[in-house]
Amino acid sequence: MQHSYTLLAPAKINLYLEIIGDRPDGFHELVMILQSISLCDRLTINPNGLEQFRVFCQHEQVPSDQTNLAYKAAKLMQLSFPQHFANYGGVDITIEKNIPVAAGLAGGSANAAAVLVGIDLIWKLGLTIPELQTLAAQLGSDVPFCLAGGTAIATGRGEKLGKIKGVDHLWLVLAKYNNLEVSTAWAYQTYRLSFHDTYLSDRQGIEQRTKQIHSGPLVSAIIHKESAKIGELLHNDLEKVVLREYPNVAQLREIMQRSGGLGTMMSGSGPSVFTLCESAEQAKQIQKTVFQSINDPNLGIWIAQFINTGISIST
Ligand SMILES: C[C@](O)(CO)[C@H](O)COP(=O)(O)OP(=O)(O)OC[C@H]1O[C@@H](n2ccc(N)nc2=O)[C@H](O)[C@@H]1O
Ligand SMILES: Nc1ncnc2c1ncn2[C@@H]1O[C@H](COP(=O)(O)OP(=O)(O)OP(=O)(O)O)[C@@H](O)[C@H]1O
Repeated sequence: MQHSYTLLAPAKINLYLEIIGDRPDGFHELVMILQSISLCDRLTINPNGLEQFRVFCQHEQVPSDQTNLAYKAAKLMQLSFPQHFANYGGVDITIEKNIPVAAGLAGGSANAAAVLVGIDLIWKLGLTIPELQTLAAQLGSDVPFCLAGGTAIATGRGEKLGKIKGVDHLWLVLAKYNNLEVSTAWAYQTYRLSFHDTYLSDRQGIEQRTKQIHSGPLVSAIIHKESAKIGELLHNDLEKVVLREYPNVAQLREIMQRSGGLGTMMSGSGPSVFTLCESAEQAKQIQKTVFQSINDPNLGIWIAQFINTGISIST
């Protein structure tokens, strides 16, 4: 009798996102600081005794077919370990979606990371963290971080990770218009077209460019647990294109910023916006103020906490 596993897959926010330049593979060279938060999807992975993978998800914006990132993760495992697939068979993946979709919170990436972990366990592969990370990077730039979780500096496409000792006392209010999605590819392409001349020149060489990257003070504030400074130093280059294109997201950001808290920023390619808070009480107060200021049934607001784990097994 094979076990089934229930896994928790946390969302991430970007405390820092700087676009350094474009890359020969069409992606962008980044410096990011990524943070896991307590808003989690829950995935149950069940051996199905079939020669196929199936995805079940009730959320109307999430496909259940081969385009689901969780399905792609399972397929990658089949291709990488065909003998184990032959021995153990496929799995059913049931996704309880709590992370807002297409929000810049890496929901799909977190699901893919959870499937890698679940199949590794069910097929008794015993993969090492570096082996899992290599597979994760083939699925998307955010997937390696989703696997590791916590707080990390991410470079390259976002797949090269350096863990840092993060803070675990911060809370956040997260808001998103449920009727609005932003394509990550669109955000990067538009940034490239609009701001190409601000990139640090590739000709300077990687060493020179690294000296000009500005994330240092925020890393230091995180390491020294300086909450106020963390709030002040939040940064996201993609705000320049997303807020310009979506005035209601810019307005939401403005209202959240004025409602108090340590600092406000858009996460990833948006359109979700978060405000960092010292406590759950402060987060609840800000949530209330934002709801009162924006009377729109499409506005979703969540409260979450910083956490220091990636994919974990639910007990
Ligand atoms: C916006 C962020 O979520 C911030 O953490 C990530 O940078 C995007 O991560 P992701 O969604 O896992 O990204 P991928 O699935 O790898 O790529 C989606 C699209 O974003 C663009 N992309 C992504 C990462 C990167 N470093 N440069 C890019 O230009 C590419 O056009 C790509 O087609
Ligand atoms: N398992 C999944 N969960 C959510 N969306 C998925 C999943 N698989 C495929 N998708 C599709 O991917 C698109 C992006 O969804 P996702 O929630 O991962 O975006 P995101 O949070 O902006 O990601 P990122 O922050 O990594 O750019 C959605 O439009 C959705 O239809």
